[in-house]
Amino acid sequence: MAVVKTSIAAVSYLNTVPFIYGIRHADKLRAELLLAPPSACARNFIDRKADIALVPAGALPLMDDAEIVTNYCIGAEKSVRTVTVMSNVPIGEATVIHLDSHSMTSALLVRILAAELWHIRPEWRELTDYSAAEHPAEGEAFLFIGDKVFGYEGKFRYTYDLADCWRELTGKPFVFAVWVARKGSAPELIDALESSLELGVERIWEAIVESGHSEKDYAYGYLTENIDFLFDYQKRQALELFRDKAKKFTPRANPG
Ligand SMILES: C=C(O[C@@H]1C=C(C(=O)O)C=C[C@H]1O)C(=O)O
Repeated sequence: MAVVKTSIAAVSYLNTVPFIYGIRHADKLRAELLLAPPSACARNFIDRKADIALVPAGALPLMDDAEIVTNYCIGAEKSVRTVTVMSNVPIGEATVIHLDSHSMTSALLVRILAAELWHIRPEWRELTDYSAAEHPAEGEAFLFIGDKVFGYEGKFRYTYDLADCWRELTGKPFVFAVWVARKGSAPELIDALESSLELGVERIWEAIVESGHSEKDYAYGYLTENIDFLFDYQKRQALELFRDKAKKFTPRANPG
């Protein structure tokens, strides 16, 4: 059997554990894995350090030579849990929103929600030093993404789950990240990737065990009830709607 070699950039969060498992156990793929926060995954693809990448949907306008591949994504049909805005005032009273610098999709999503759902015009600040969230001033809100959200749960009076907010606005699921390859990549490479991701999504429990996660039931609940990996027709439509609404706002040109 022919084995395809490649380098793959993927997100270093719990939600990517099934994909990583599938790639590591694939029989037709040998991949060097570059694991990093979402904005750095986009950077690794743009800088050609990776041929394939799991990238934030919000980074797609920065990637002329990328095409979306596979039937898998990081999405949510219900609450996502790990993409939240937290504050000590109701969101309608927020005057400043700090944007997690690891995010490219949710940093755009929160701007859409501010304009179309919450009807607020806060000051936007980039959040790189997370100690700023330790003693927030009245009116300050924070976008947090990924595993760090688990550590902030219960620390603020108000938590807004952005997949819930998007569903309230549009009635649709949400797509946070998609798999991309360079346009014109070999079909054997894409086929090998597709079957490795399928393998991972079918073996979520084994993937958690192999990852060494200390709270396995908790991780399993999150990966099966919050994260939705299938990039189906409804999610493709939701992604189109997001990309259309996000056109009014520019993604950060220098991710990572
Ligand atoms: C669901 C999540 O989605 C992530 C959010 C991203 C973003 O905001 O740019 C990008 C990739 C996703 O892995 C999460 O952070 O937990």
